[in-house]
Amino acid sequence: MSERYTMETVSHKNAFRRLLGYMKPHKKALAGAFTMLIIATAADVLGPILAKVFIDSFLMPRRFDPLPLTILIVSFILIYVVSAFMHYFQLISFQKIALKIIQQLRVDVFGKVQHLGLTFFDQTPGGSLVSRITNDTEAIKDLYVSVLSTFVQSITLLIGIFIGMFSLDVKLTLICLVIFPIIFILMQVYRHFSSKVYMMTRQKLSQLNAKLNESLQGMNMIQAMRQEMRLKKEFGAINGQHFGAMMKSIRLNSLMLRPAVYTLYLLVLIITLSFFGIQSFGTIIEVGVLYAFVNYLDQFFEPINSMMMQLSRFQQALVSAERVFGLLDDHRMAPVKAGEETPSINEGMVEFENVSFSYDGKTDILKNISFTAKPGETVALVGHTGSGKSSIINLLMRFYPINRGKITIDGAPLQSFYDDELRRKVGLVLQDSFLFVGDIKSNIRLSCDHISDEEVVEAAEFVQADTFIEKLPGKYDEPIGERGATLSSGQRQLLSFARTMALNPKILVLDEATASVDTETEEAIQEALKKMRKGRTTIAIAHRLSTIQDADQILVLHKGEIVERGTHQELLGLKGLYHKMYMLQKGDDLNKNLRCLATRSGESS
Ligand SMILES: Nc1ncnc2c1ncn2[C@@H]1O[C@H](COP(=O)(O)OP(=O)(O)OP(=O)(O)O)[C@@H](O)[C@H]1O
Repeated sequence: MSERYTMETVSHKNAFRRLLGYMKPHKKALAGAFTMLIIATAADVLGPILAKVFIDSFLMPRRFDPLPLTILIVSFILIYVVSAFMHYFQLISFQKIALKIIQQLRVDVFGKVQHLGLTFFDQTPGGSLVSRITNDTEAIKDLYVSVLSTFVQSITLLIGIFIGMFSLDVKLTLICLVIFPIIFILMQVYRHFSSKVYMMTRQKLSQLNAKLNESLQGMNMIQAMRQEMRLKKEFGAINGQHFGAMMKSIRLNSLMLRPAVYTLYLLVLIITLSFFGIQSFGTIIEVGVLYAFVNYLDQFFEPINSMMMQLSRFQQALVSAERVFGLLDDHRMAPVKAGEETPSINEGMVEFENVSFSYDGKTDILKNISFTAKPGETVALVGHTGSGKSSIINLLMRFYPINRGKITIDGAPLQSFYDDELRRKVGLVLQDSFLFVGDIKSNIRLSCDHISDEEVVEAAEFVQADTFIEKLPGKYDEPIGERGATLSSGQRQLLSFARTMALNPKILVLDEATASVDTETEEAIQEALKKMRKGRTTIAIAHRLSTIQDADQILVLHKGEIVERGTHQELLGLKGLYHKMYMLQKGDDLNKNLRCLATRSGESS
């Protein structure tokens, strides 16, 4: 499986610049953390110098004057105490800043996702989004927590070490400088390969999450259709690919990090010892200087190693940042208000004028759709599956931008309405009524604080949802699990009706439920729908023609076009597609009733 969707791409440089931008609000705290880091590092560098003074001025000449020795020992202890404290506090400061930045980044990403259009979600697997919001931001956290601080610490330490080395022996230090270009090349090579490998591991992790998400979402179907083995195999395959990518990364790190740097260290150590060895033929060398130099070399390769190791994290953070900023820059936004006017919906007149639409910009799914729903009228959309009924609703709800033609409400273009006005005055009831984790009350009110408890109850009573709510142990406070899994589909439908009615919309958009519910609930649903439609302009998708016989206008769709229109009687008279569909459904209903009667008589005999 490949990531078939494409998102905006952000260059490494751009991503890095934007990551630094997130640090701006924390300038002061960062300055404090860096100061502590530099003090701690300076203390680390001073250590060997004091050791050298002890060896050359006290140990070798065997002179232990109490006062200077005490001062030296106290300084030594003091330096290490300061270093320990500073290391502790700088670490906490960096972590805190990093967590705050990541918190902000996640809020930004989540906020962005909420405003992306449905086109984006049609093309992006949910699991991959989760991966961006959690795993990728976590990888970016490392940049702030360890990468930046390690780089500053290492560079400060390197400068300090060089000053120390220069103070000991200028010639030898200059020779040692030769290794810098080698280190630089090593870093570049590592960066080049690790970037590729890391991008691959990230993609595989993303696909792993997408697969997991898909499996969890469709668990009932998977179990019902016995798909467990297939999904296990598919998951196993992606997991295997992820393992392979991770192993590549581990192999690269094992080769390029410690061993390569250690080889360099040995090389420089050999040069240094040879240098002192050759020098010892001519002059007496100071043991303290030799000790301090070797100590510095030891210390010198530690920051190099740390930087090399952080380089992989840096690379990971950059790749993750590219993915996160790619998401933040995605332009597939949900359509929003355009223009200066601020119309409101008072009458509820809906008009489609020559509307054509395509999801992919290639194939027209809707072709020249024109109709008018006068205030209070019911317009029903019927047609075979895939004929374009839901697409009409998608456009009316402004889920997708209109390609061609015009949709108006009360004479004003759909694009000119504020989201709030549209969502309050146009009530949508979908087949699959999505319920949120919370309780019955919060699912009806949907955080519209102006809806009082009484209005919540009224709405429930209006659609007759109160009958089942009153039977629940917690009544209106009864908790609801994810997606309302603890309720039946009929109960979920009634709750979503109540939710819509609580807002008292002017226009109703209904996608009639096809799920089978018991006769009692079915009656309650149909009764509720009838009441809801009264006095409201209604655009309804009808799968069962029996439920919309009283509609003012029925539009029959076929392959994205309106092929017939009229009232139920008019359409039957046409003896066209509608007539055919009606007769077929009637036959089906008759068969069902006969089967039902036969079963009942079988039971009673
Ligand atoms: N999000 C989408 N992206 C791309 N194509 C889509 C999308 N939604 C629907 N389509 C396509 O548009 C066409 C019309 O689909 P639509 O859902 O409007 O039909 P429908 O009449 O509502 O069908 P049903 O009765 O089965 O719900 C179909 O060919 C479908 O494949």
